Amino acid sequence: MNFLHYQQDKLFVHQQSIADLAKRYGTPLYVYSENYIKKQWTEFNDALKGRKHLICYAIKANSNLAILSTLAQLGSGFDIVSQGELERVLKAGADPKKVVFSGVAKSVSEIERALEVGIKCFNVESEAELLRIQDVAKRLNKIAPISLRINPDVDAKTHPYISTGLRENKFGISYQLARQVYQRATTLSHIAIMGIDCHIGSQLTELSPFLDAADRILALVDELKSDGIIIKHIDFGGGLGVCYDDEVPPTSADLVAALLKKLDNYQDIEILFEPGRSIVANAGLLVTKVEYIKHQDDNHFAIVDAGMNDLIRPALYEAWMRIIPETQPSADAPNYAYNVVGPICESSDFLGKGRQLAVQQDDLLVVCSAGAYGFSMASNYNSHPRPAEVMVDDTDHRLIRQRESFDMLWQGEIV
Ligand SMILES: Cc1ncc(COP(=O)(O)O)c(C=O)c1O
Ligand SMILES: N[C@@H](CCCC[NH3+])C(=O)O
Repeated sequence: MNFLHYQQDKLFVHQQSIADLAKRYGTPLYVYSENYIKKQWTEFNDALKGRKHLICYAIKANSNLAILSTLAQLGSGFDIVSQGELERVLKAGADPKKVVFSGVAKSVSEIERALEVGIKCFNVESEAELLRIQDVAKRLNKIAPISLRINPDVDAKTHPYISTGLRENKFGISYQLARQVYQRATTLSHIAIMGIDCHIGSQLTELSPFLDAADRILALVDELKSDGIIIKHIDFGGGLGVCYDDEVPPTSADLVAALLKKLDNYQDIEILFEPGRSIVANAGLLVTKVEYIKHQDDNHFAIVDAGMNDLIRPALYEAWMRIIPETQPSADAPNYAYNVVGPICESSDFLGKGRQLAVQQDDLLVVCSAGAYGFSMASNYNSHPRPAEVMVDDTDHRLIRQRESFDMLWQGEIV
């Protein structure tokens, strides 16, 4: 994150001081580096140069229209999991022919809309879903392009809540059953088999689970070929981890190089990825203000204005996220091991625990690596309006989402 740096003790994002941004837009505030997002996407894309490929950014990680529009302009495809996400990517100017649709519970109306706009592919997660897509496509007189999402029963070696490729997870079709479901698909009049797909989990910091999953997928591609079913694309999903603390995950170039080694004999097959976190996580920060300091017995609390409603990852997964001060303290400032907690009435409402900080009331703190699964998982719990979002580039900044007003909290409610 070299766009984030101290200048004479004050924290800057590119040329913008965090204190100035906080003064202008208030806190809590999400701040993103546009250059970093572009760089991450471009590196992933460049790693696949020379192969037919498509990077489909998983918009669940951060679905702000400004980010989607920036990526659409670079030529990105998109991985969506709901009609809401589909409408977002269309609104951002994306080409529907570059959209893949994942998710275990696609409704009839979602399938109708996706067929109407002409998406690239449905990533089908069950035989029942396949039959529903066939019915809807037949009624609309359309051919539905599909791939089956395979559950390869591979341990992603990540937090159990974000592991998706094990037999007991709800995702995908078991690799032992996949061949017969593909056979079934060949009998359906309004289904076109395009590809095969897997996504085994998120925040993966090793290559081996990706490679194990690839082995299972390629074995299936071979078996399908012998059944006369030709796979036109392989979608390896998302999942590439990032550094929050001291993890050293593979880069996108490492991942692609390792997978391409296995793909020499599959030159005609288009390669897709669905990265989310690795594109945006380290592009984002959450700026928060210390409302109060409380020392009690052995407990030291820095009570800040951002909580689990704004950033749920620490509460939900006990995720560790770096917290740094906006102003570097003097060497002799008293410091304590603070629990950095939010305003929400839940004991799980913390952003970090036991953080050695020298902070005072009204100081600003910055939670790093908050660009993925930050705002997109934010809620209005305890009736807090959701924060504003700001995009910073080399020389300037712009508001990309207004802070919610109180009126917006009860919009749609009926007395
Ligand atoms: C189907 C699918 N694709 C892609 C992603 C993006 O994953 P990540 O943000 O870990 O790259 C997810 C989320 O885990 C997902 O469920
Ligand atoms: N929301 C999760 C990742 C889940 C990805 C979606 N399958 C996180 O914050 O780490």
